[in-house]
Parts: sequence; C-alpha cells; structure tokens
Amino acid sequence: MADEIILLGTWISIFSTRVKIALAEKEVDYEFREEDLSNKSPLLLKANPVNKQIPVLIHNGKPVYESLIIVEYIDEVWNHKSPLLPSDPHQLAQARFWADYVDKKMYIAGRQLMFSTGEAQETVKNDLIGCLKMYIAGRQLMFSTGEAQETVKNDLIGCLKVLEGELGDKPYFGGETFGIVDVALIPNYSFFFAYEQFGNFSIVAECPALVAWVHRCMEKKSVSKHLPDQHKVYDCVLERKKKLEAE
Ligand SMILES: N[C@@H](CCC(=O)N[C@@H](CSO)C(=O)NCC(=O)O)C(=O)O
Repeated sequence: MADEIILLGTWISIFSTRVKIALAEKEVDYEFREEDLSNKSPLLLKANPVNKQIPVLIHNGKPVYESLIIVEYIDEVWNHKSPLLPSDPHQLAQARFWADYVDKKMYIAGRQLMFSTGEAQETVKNDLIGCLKMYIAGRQLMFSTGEAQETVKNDLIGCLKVLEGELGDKPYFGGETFGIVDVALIPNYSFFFAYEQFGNFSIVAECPALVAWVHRCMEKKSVSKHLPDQHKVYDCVLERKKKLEAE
C-alpha cells in the first residue's frame, strides 16, 4: 500500500519550505495542507500538541515536527537518492551546527519583540540582536525602524558574511552536493527582497558569493519550484507591518 504523506504548513513559512525542498529532492509525493495559524486545524493541534506549530509531516499517521528534524527524518526514510546529511560523523556534526546556526532561537523571540512593550521588549531586543542569527535579524529588520533597524541591518549583514565565510569556495554548504545546511538556509532567500526594501541595502553588494550560491540553488527544480515569490512575501510582510502599526 502506498504511503500516506501529509505536510501541514503555510505558503510563506521558511520552515515549511525546507520540508517541501527535502521531499522534492527525494521525489516523494505528498499532500500539502495550508494551515490558518489564526484558526489551527484539529489535525495540527492533535499532531503537534506541544508547540502547535507548523510544519508537521504526518507519515502513515505518525507525526514528525520541527523542520530540521523533519528533514533528517526524510533523509533517513527515503535514503534511495540525494543524501542530505553527510555520513562522516564529524561532517554530520558540522552540518547540524550550521543548520542550527541559521535559525536558533528565532521565532519565539521575534514574536515577543513584536508583541511585547517597554522593559520586556528592550530585553528581548538585546537578546535578539546578540544572537547574530540571520532569521532573527531578518525579522527585526522588517519590523523595526530607525536606530534599532540600523543595528539589526549590520547584524544581518554580519550573519550573512559569517555564512559566506563558511561557504568559502564550495559550490554548496554540503560541499560538492546540496545538503541539509543548504536546505535550512535557502528558504530565507524568499525574504531577501523584503530585507533589502525595509533595510535599504543590497545583499549582493555585501555578500556576492552568497548570492551566487543562491542562484546555484535556484537552478535546482526542488528549490525554484517551492520558494515563495519574493514580491508576494514582501507584500505580505508590508500588510503585517501596517496591521502592527495600526494596533
Ligand atoms: N523551530 C520550528 C519553527 C516553526 C515555526 O516557527 N512555525 C510557525 C510558522 S512559520 O513562522 C508557527 O507555526 N507559528 C504558529 C504559532 O507559533 O502559534 C521549526 O523549525 O519547525
């Protein structure tokens, strides 16, 4: 009997896009279900009762959550092609470090920043700025203004430069082949246009080698077919900013 594979996610989510790319790399067919996070489905609440977050991969009724864990699960279950994790233990440890580097502590702190005020917001903001992680800095860049935004823009550029340094002259973060760190990072590209518009800077001017890596990844159908359109993402972020400012 064919596997039943359901992916609960949202079109704009960096984390959902990671899973779509991993499944596409393995040529695994699945059903995607768009979640409304303001009115979560009973299936999502049942499948991920702890964090109640997307993405969740439900494989023959068994749920797997946390995007990087889902990507590892996919790599282990469908190991017939396109390995995403290195077999060498040290290279595996390094890959896990860099995948975690890309997105540690991001979303919770980012949400707190947007919805907290005064002292609490100040603490979280410094915590976030100290993180130097791309997704955190990127979210801040889009939802902050003035001084704070300038600081965050430099953090984001700093983060991109650290990643560009790690890439070096390898075609991919996985070395000669596209791997889990590439899967972890490339979905952020959907936000690059928004980062540049709100932060008024050019990523290619700051990190040309990283942008060359982006174009290399975009030549892969598993990537280009699944990355949300940058302008659609920008319009969506603009909408959210307007709603936040109106509140
Ligand atoms: N560490 C997790 C993050 C998932 C997440 O933040 N999901 C968000 C939407 S994407 O921005 C989410 O589900 N938010 C709803 C909520 O937090 O209630 C992962 O890697 O899968």
